[in-house]
Amino acid sequence: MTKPVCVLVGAPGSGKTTVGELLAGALGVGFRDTDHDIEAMAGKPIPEIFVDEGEAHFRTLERAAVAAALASHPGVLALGGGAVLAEENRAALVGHTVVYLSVELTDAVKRVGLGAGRPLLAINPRATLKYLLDQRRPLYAEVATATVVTDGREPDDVVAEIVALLRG
Ligand SMILES: Nc1ncnc2c1ncn2[C@@H]1O[C@H](COP(=O)(O)OP(=O)(O)OP(=O)(O)O)[C@@H](O)[C@H]1O
Ligand SMILES: O=C(O)C1=C[C@@H](O)[C@@H](O)[C@H](O)C1
Ligand SMILES: [Mg+2]
Repeated sequence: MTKPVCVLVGAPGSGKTTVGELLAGALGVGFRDTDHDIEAMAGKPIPEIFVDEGEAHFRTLERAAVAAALASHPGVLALGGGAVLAEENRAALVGHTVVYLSVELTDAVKRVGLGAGRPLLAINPRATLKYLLDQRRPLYAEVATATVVTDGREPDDVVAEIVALLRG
């Protein structure tokens, strides 16, 4: 089985996509993001999946995308912010190198703004992010083999810490 060199988890705005692309470049490996895989599978953007079929259907596609990517992607893999909600996904992460990009409310709100492209944050992003962070912190921590704090830091600085972590 081919394992990702690093799986990134964290809340919306933690930088999984931004840091993941830079990290893959620094390591000279490919980058994959389950949010993009789901959009390719569904043939439409995530907000449209939420509108047309609902969140439960999105989560079903997400479980399939996570399982497929963990089994086949050798590079850097970013998971969607809510992937850790499913017990099946948390179990699938056991044995992988999983970096939790942590972010607290102030920076998360600044980064996601009015939540464009993020259907769960379409209404009242600050209150919703607070709820999501409180609900998910323990789940991100449960699956993580390392935690990297991103608050007040530039993506390049976060990437450098992860590269050092991976090189042991
Ligand atoms: N460490 C950082 N410092 C400042 N801005 C950042 C940092 N990381 C990401 N950003 C910015 O925050 C925004 C959100 O980042 P990004 O899309 O990478 O988050 P994400 O974790 O992939 O979110 P989602 O779960 O919604 O996919 C982007 O505009 C990005 O440029
Ligand atoms: O936090 C979440 O539940 C989500 C985060 C995004 O990455 C997408 O997976 C989707 O918008 C749901
Ligand atoms: Mg992303």
